[in-house]
Amino acid sequence: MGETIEKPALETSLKEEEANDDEEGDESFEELGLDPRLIRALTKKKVSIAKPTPIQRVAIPLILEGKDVVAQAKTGSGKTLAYLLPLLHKLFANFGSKKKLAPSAFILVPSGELCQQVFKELSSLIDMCKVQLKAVQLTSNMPVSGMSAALSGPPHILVSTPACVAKCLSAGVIQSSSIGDSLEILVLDEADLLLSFGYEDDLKALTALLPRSCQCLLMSATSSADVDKLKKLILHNPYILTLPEVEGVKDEAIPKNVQQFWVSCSDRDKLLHILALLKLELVQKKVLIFTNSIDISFRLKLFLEKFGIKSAVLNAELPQNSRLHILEEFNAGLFDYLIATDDNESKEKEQANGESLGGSRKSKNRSKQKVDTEFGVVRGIDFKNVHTVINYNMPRSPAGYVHRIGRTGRAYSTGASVSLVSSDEVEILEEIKTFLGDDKDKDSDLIVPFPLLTQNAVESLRYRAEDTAKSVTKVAVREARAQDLRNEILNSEKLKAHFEANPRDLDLLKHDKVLSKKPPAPHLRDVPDYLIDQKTKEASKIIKLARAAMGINNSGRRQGFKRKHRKNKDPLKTFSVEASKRTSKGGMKREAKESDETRRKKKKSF
Ligand SMILES: Nc1ncnc2c1ncn2[C@@H]1O[C@H](COP(=O)(O)OP(=O)(O)OP(=O)(O)O)[C@@H](O)[C@H]1O
Repeated sequence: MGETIEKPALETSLKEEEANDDEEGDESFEELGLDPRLIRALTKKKVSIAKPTPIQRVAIPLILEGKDVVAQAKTGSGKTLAYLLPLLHKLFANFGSKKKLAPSAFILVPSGELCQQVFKELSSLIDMCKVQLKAVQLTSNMPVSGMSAALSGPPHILVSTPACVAKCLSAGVIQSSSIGDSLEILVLDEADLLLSFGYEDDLKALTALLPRSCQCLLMSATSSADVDKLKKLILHNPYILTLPEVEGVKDEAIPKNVQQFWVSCSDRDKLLHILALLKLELVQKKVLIFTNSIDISFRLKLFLEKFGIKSAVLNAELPQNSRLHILEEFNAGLFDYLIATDDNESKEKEQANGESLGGSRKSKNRSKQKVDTEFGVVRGIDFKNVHTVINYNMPRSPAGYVHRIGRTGRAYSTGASVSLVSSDEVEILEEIKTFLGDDKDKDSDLIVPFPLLTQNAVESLRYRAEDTAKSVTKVAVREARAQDLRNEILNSEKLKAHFEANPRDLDLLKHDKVLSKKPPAPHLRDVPDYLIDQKTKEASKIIKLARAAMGINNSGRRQGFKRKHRKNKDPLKTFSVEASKRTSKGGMKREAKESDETRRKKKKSF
């Protein structure tokens, strides 16, 4: 174990972080040594950003010093700015210093959606700083000619996926040798997903071209064997900034300001239960609902429509423009309910089952209708103001749960999750609880039964729900899914042209259009008062009052006053840091850990 010249710098960072946690309000981006133009840009953002989050406080100085960093911090903790700010600072400083043949920085993410999100954040910072830095985003579905045009120059920063970089290399759009000469910083964002998205070979090929001097940053919300593999593959002697989860405090994986509930119900009763939750207004909007297959999403959408509840469906078979537009509309508060099918597993399963486009196995064009392999609804997408996440189906893994629930409680907001758990899903619920650190011997349940939904309330809707569910047949689902896809393919072209000219015109195409042919029957649209018991009425009132108290208007947007938030309710503040520095050879290991006492102090403030 040897001390090195780098250790004092790390200790300083940690001390600052501890001090800042004790005296809220003192820490600043200036103290981190960032370019003043970037700090000004942060204050000019729609929601002004004044203070760094814990992960930013620790990661930014290390990245500015040129260190390789692995940052594992919970969802919504501000990891994107933790790497974008120092990356831009460094490129500003070196601007124009040397003529290059390839970009100086690559930011690689697993999905087209993330590409777009990171690119938007990056471009807005560059614009606000008024610097002549050029960034481009590329995804694999672009033609080679388009890639070539985008990379001419070349731009300073490329935001892309590993597969797309591989495509650029094999098409000769980027020369292997120019990467060796030009690349200064490589960022792998959502690193835990990159390998499971099948990018391992692409990343290995890229690694072989990296110059020794290239600084590598790896960002992730969960730790996994895949992250470890990537660390070994790409990083030299990195600083590892981790969640306390790694030290056995796993509940920190979900931000503390998210209340987690579950409801026990049979698979058959899931439609009934979700109807009760939404129709009786027992959960706060906006609501993001996860299912495990595209057909289930459409069945749910059609079912809810019959009761006058409009929703949009987001899934991997939609064209990318549509998906991006749905996300933008939802984030802008144009509709309250979004039903998403989230993970790769369901894509693979559906492809194997020939389920694409309404499940038509006969279609000759099936291979063309493959879902987009660069699609990722959950990981890393910054959904705005989602108050409730509902698991209509349970995710297949604890990591999937963490990522789903992480779509609420982002930045300075509170949130809730409700998981509908059938008898088949009890096992995964138990696995998730164990993963999160639930101690069966102590009374410390992190996921508790949802108290606002009574059996009476559910039963009051049973007859209507069951009757209506029968009318949502497999044929109806297949037709709706095919119709939605046709609409969205048409929209996609219109969207592309229109939004190039009018980027802010989100109202043009609403994605929560009704798909069923008949309008909802009046007796289903409005639940008669006599059906709702007193307890449910009170519960619904509480939810509405809470919504009003939080300053959220009917469109799901916050009113224009600054909420005072409690520090302990803030996921951006609950990051704890352990940093260790390891060398791959030589056995040298340096560690700077938060002391137990410091952690206890932090815990007290919750
Ligand atoms: N210092 C800050 N102060 C306030 N808000 C911030 C700050 N940094 C980032 N945010 C906001 O917090 C939200 C979440 O940030 P970000 O998307 O980077 O989270 P993340 O850690 O990457 O989450 P995930 O693991 O889910 O991708 C964003 O809306 C971002 O604008």
